[in-house]
Amino acid sequence: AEQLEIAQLGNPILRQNAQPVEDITDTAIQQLIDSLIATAASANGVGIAAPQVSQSYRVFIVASRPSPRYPNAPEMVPTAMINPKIIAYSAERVKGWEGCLSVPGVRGLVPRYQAITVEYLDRQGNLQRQEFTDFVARIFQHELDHLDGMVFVDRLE
Ligand SMILES: O=C(CSC(=O)[C@H](Cc1ccccc1)CC(F)(F)F)c1ccccc1
Ligand SMILES: [Zn+2]
Repeated sequence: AEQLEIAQLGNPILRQNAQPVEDITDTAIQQLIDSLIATAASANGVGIAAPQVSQSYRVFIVASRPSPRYPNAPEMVPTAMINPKIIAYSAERVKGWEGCLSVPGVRGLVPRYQAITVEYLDRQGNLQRQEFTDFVARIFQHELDHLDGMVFVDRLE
């Protein structure tokens, strides 16, 4: 799949509220998912959201993998999450380092819920309900922000 150009902070597309995906079987959506996976892999990211490639749809990829900063992070198959939402979250929030492919060269400490219960449609259209904790929960919240026009620098303490 093709690697797409990543919108940088300042591009208004990053500040829009993305639209829900109506038809998951639409080949344009399936191709977008493949391009998002390829773009995140080539940019060495652990996630990416459709608005970052100028497609204002409610879909993102979570692709956790261990890194020097998160050595205990699970190795995940890059997972497409369509029309995602958080349905429950822990009381406690934890600060952790984040970066963003749309804000190169910047790292910051961001408070995120330590545990979340989420619902999303997978790329086959099956409803998934899962609990995420720690770094995967962090990535999910970071990507969900992108669907709501938020960028992690908006949340720096
Ligand atoms: O791999 C990155 C590069 S930034 C990245 O992968 C973003 C995802 C992300 C990184 C760190 C915490 C939460 C989300 C991708 C974005 F911007 F498209 F969403 C990384 C940065 C800081 C800590 C651990 C890993
Ligand atoms: Zn980001």
